Amino acid sequence: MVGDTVQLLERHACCGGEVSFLSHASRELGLDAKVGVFLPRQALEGASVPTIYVLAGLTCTQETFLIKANAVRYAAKHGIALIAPDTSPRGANIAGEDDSYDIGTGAGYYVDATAQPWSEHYRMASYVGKELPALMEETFPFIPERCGIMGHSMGGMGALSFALSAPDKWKTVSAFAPLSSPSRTDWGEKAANLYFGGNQSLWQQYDPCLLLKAGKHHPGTLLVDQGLSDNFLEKLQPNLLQEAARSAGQALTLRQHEGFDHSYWFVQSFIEDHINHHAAELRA
Ligand SMILES: N[C@@H](CCC(=O)N[C@@H](CS)C(=O)NCC(=O)O)C(=O)O
Repeated sequence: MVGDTVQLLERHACCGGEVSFLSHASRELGLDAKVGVFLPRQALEGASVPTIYVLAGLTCTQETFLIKANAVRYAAKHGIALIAPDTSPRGANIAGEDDSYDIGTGAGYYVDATAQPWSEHYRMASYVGKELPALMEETFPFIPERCGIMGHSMGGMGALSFALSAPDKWKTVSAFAPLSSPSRTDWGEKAANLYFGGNQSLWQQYDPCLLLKAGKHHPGTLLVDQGLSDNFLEKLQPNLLQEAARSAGQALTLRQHEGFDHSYWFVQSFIEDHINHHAAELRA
């Protein structure tokens, strides 16, 4: 399965299947990229399986979600593979790239940058949306028609954005503490100032609330969990997502939880429900 185009960095037996970390030369990013993959037992035995892409948030890597979300055991139970991309290109050598947690390395926002010097490498929308699924599907026995996507924080925004933009590809979607409307936050303004050369209107292609307003629709239900003790709540703005979904007639299950913060302790408390939400459709 893994050969010339994809190099194996690590492999670990886990929950009846295996977790591996891989490296490959990315055409879209123009750099080597790393990705974490959980293959359930069924895939190791040669069966074709559904997949869920898991997108992490600011400062995270291809390891974070797989290590901290406790998702693997539930994916194993349902015979579903997990694919965990990195959160940005690494080593683009752009001045300031490593200076702050919310821009550059670890902060790709799952968008395609349009402004120099970012536009050459910061192409996470095309990478996660197109290049990576094609590569994964030619490398592993994955069923291309049975893909779901979920994410946390910046990755929750990415999951909603990908699924609303390409519902034919992403059959199921869920998010933990997603950044609901980046165009209305200082995080999004800062990212657009650099990645889009200040053209804030380019958020229309990615901002989940703006996509809903523009008529994008997902045939499934968006499952979203949010902790009410989340220190980023003012930026995440689940109320805006709720309003946008209601106005657009988009099915949304938004669950808000007293006492939970932004961390993976929150994510792992509800991950089973999310995997079940995806499995119900992907295994049908
Ligand atoms: N001040 C934090 C902000 C970043 C943050 O909270 N990132 C979230 C996603 S937006 C996260 O999951 N961090 C990694 C972790 O909790 O392991 C830091 O620099 O680590």
